[in-house]
Amino acid sequence: MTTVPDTPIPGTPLLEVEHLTMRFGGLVAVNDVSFTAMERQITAIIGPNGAGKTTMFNCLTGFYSPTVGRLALHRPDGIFLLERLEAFRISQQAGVARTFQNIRLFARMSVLENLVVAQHNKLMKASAFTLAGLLGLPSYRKAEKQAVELARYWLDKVKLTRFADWEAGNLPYGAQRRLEIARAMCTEPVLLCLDEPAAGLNPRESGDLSELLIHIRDEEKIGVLLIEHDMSVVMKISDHVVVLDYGRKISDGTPEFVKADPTVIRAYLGEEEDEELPDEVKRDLPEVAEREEGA
Ligand SMILES: Nc1ncnc2c1ncn2[C@@H]1O[C@H](COP(=O)(O)OP(=O)(O)OP(=O)(O)O)[C@@H](O)[C@H]1O
Repeated sequence: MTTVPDTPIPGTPLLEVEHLTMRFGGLVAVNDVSFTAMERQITAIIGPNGAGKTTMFNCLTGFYSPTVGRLALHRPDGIFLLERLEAFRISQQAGVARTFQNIRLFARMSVLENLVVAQHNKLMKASAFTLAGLLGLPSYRKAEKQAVELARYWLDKVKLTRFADWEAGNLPYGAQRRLEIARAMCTEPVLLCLDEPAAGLNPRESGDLSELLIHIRDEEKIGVLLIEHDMSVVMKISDHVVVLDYGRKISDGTPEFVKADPTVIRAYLGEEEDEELPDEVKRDLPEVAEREEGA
């Protein structure tokens, strides 16, 4: 099988994934995957079910310790090797925030409280681990005020200001998804990892989500790593797309490159569907090209 050439993605590296491999016993969920996500870009990780996308996120965010691989996060204050850090250090010190496939809000807390609690780490530091907080010292009061301001800023960005006092669990589904992203942004990350943020959204909500992610990239200047099955969202907003199949990277490039890559088309349609492919696509499939060369 021919290797798919990468299309060069210009930019400054934010996250370098090098030879990442994750095994579960005999199963290789992620197999020698390398790619670079750039600063201030949206990088989408796509692939059929079971391709290894979530496993890769779990390695990046410290939920799994990779079997092999180097995960280098470039920050202004130096390079953080994520594979060597525990999960809480990856979120609190390296500045990698994530959301999950299944919503994980504090359902009984208010919408605003969810965003303030996300800044717990900052507030704990300001409170000198409770003392200044208990005494109500000015340093703590100032930090608390700033935390509420940041929460309100993100409430506005995700269009939830009028729901600030609602219990988070009572929000409509699409709004809960946006709140999760706001909560991740309240931790002031350098890299935002989103696991299927468009899942279950209607077209209007998907449109709002796309707008929000473009804002995060262009105005907040934060790099986004996105796992997503909704190709209309991926192709519209991504700068760079990495395709996994059976744990391996099979394509890597601009959305236009990946969309036209026969190996990607094959991975999505499956072997048995080749007959259904248009002749011009079938001609480009590596096996067909090799057969024709040999004939
Ligand atoms: N903790 C685990 N133990 C054993 N196998 C696992 C574990 N987590 C994932 N896997 C396996 O690794 C493979 C990749 O799964 P993963 O969830 O990463 O795929 P995915 O691309 O995110 O799929 P989907 O799009 O369906 O969410 C699958 O075969 C899955 O069953």
